[in-house]
Amino acid sequence: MILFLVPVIFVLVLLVSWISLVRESRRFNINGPMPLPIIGNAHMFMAKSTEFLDLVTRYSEKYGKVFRVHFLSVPTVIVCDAKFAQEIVSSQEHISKGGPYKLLECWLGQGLLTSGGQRWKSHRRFLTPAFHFNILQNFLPVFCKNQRVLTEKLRGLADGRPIDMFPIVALAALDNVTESIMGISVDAQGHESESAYVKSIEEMSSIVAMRIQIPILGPDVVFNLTRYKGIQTKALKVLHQHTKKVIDERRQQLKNANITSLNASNDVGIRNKHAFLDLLLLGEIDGQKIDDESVREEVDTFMFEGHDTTTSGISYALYCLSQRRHIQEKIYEELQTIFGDNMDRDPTYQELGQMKYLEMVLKESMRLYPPVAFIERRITRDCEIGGLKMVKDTSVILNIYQIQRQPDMFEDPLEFRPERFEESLKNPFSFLAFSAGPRNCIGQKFAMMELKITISEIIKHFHILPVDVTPQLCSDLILRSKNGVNVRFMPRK
Ligand code: HEM
Repeated sequence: MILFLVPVIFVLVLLVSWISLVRESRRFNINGPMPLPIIGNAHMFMAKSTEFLDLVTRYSEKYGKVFRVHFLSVPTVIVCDAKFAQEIVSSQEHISKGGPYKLLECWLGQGLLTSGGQRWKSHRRFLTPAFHFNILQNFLPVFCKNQRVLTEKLRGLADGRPIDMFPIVALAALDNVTESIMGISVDAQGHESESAYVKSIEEMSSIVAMRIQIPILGPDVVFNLTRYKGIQTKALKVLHQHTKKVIDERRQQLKNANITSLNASNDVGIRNKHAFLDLLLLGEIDGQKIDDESVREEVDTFMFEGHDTTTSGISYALYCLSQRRHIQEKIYEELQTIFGDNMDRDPTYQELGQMKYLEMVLKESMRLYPPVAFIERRITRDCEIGGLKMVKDTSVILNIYQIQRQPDMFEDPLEFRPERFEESLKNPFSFLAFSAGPRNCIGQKFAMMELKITISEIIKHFHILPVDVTPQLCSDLILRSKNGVNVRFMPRK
């Protein structure tokens, strides 16, 4: 009897699940493949991480620029249409984050990237002044100092050998973010051991990306049974220890300087220069001191977002430039007009603003290689967006990588043409490297400053030569490459 009942129950479960998924998919007026029982369309996304971007591109060609799938029971809409993306990112309503960001909470908690609702609003308002240009200006000497270390390191490697830029740039970027907004010097470039932190970020990123892509690994009960749980626990320990060290050190510095509140500080230097972490340690949100756990979560968030994204942006910009000698020369000429015959001196903040051509080059490389290739929003009620019906709890994934490569928005989209940024774009939401709207990147100006300093200083000193290895792109939270982002250097003189 039991032998008979088990298969019958199994078939019934499959049938009920299938009917419910099909019925739900029909509540959308959005094209998409038929879901299978239980798994929905999850099987369609089982691929190596290096194949994922191409796979999603093929599906949008087949089902449309906005298409619907189910990851298990979660209805998901994948978007590579700028107009639809505009509706999402510029909305004051659709600011909630969904499942993929939940997987980051064991690391980043309720930091600015992962939180939503009132908590996100008050933290965003509180932290925004820390990225005012008055404060950013103070970071310039820090970036230039760390860049000199990077330049010297590259000089030792500039004999034409291939170099994977990602790990080298990551340490410089880590120094930049820690020394500027945290006010602490870790000298990651001088201590290769800091790469334990960088390596743990890479491990966490690839585990989270895998859990997003293979949704059966999403729930903790399943994930905890896999060997990845152990790797994650170890990585989290390294990450949290590192941020704790940074916070403790800055707290001690403030104590030694007898600074107990923001207003009491008459040391304008300290207050302005280290505004972000000092704000968190000394400031109040809605009349309340910020508890230690919340400080830790924001520090973890900004350490990660503040260095991994810029590492990707710088590495891929160098890769793009390595293929195009004439563009390097145009940047060099622009730098000559700014610096005259004293190319060895550091730029001023105003001079960074004059690097217009370099700015277009950076935008163009981030158009083709956006450091953040996908972002997500969760829809919190049944509604219509841009004429398309959305069901409550739909996960909307904006495929920034593909949005920025649409031929109707960018002529010859795969060609590297910085001049396309001379004129306004057909739709400003077709360039979303920093996202847009209320949840755009809070560190955009910081990032552009760092990118400009790094690339301009490298161009001043080196020719960047190509390596005959195409990066195998993978979007493990940040756009990375499984075979490195390789270039070669030769000194200019
Ligand atoms: C080239 C460099 C960068 C790129 C391309 C980039 C891109 C982005 C994107 C696309 C988002 C939206 C994420 C989402 O909606 O899920 C974002 C958010 C964010 N970024 Fe950046 N970012 C960069 C650098 C930075 C830097 C340097 C910092 C900090 C120092 C930073 C801090 C953040 C934070 C905290 C958020 C969350 C903002 C919020 O939700 O209110 N980013 N970034």
